[in-house]
Amino acid sequence: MSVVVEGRALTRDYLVPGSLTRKAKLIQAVKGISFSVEAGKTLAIVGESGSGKSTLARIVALIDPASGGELLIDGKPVDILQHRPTREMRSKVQMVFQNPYGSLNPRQKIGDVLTEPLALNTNTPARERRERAEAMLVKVGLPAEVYNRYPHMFSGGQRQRIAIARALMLNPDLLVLDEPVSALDLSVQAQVLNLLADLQDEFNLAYVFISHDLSVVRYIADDVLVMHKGEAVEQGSREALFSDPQHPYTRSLFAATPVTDIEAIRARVEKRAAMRAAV
Ligand SMILES: Nc1ncnc2c1ncn2[C@@H]1O[C@H](COP(=O)(O)OP(=O)(O)OP(=O)(O)O)[C@@H](O)[C@H]1O
Repeated sequence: MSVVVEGRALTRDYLVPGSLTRKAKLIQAVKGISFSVEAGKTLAIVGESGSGKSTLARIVALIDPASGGELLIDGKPVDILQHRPTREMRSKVQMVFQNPYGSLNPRQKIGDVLTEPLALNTNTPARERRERAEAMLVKVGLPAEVYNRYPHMFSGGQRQRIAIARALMLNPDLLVLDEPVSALDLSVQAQVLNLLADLQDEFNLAYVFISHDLSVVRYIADDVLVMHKGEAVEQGSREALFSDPQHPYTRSLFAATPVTDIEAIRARVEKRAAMRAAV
């Protein structure tokens, strides 16, 4: 198996400027996190609000710089400290955000949303751009005709499908998904998670999947990294973590998750495992 992304001792500090009455404050949002994700696998990053998940996600997605550490994509180091990733690196890593309402430009037709990354980053002719966009819409479960429509005409789940389609247009190796289903209804969450699982299998994608929801993590993750106050307090395989959590913080996270959610998701986990085993 090939390692798609590796983080080594990543850190990120924020300096919050002081005022006349308050001293400047250094916030260590990410404190020396290391991980790796292979092709076709999912690393879930869990932790409560403020633990540093989004900060780490934005570094890995090459959106924000790191203060220290190293990031390797497909074995090649990325300049994350000066924040000068090459165009090639950028096209290998794409991000999907939590809010499918906010992440699509309301004035842009779906076709333009999808073809834009190709127009900006490749020499693909216009006709082929359209063909590829229509094929990708079908892959994410939407009819090709939506090409000429606008985002407001779609439900939350459909918009998230469009955002996923856009993220896949440059054939990335890695998707960084920051709470991609938490704004959706439960039944729609399951559909989008199934879609992500299918796309991962089809394109052999690596996922870094940020979530505060352990039932979602149990469904999607191969490995889990638990963040608390910027640190990785526990990391390992999903099986090990769910069957025998070691750190008190992980145990307290589990205790706060409703059992019903976990039970509801267990059946889907088993179904997916059976489907994977059958391939
Ligand atoms: N731009 C910024 N400037 C200063 N501090 C920041 C900035 N962004 C994040 N922080 C701080 O860094 C810490 C980690 O925040 P982060 O958003 O990464 O956590 P999170 O686990 O993703 O939380 P949430 O789930 O609420 O998004 C918090 O203390 C936050 O206040």
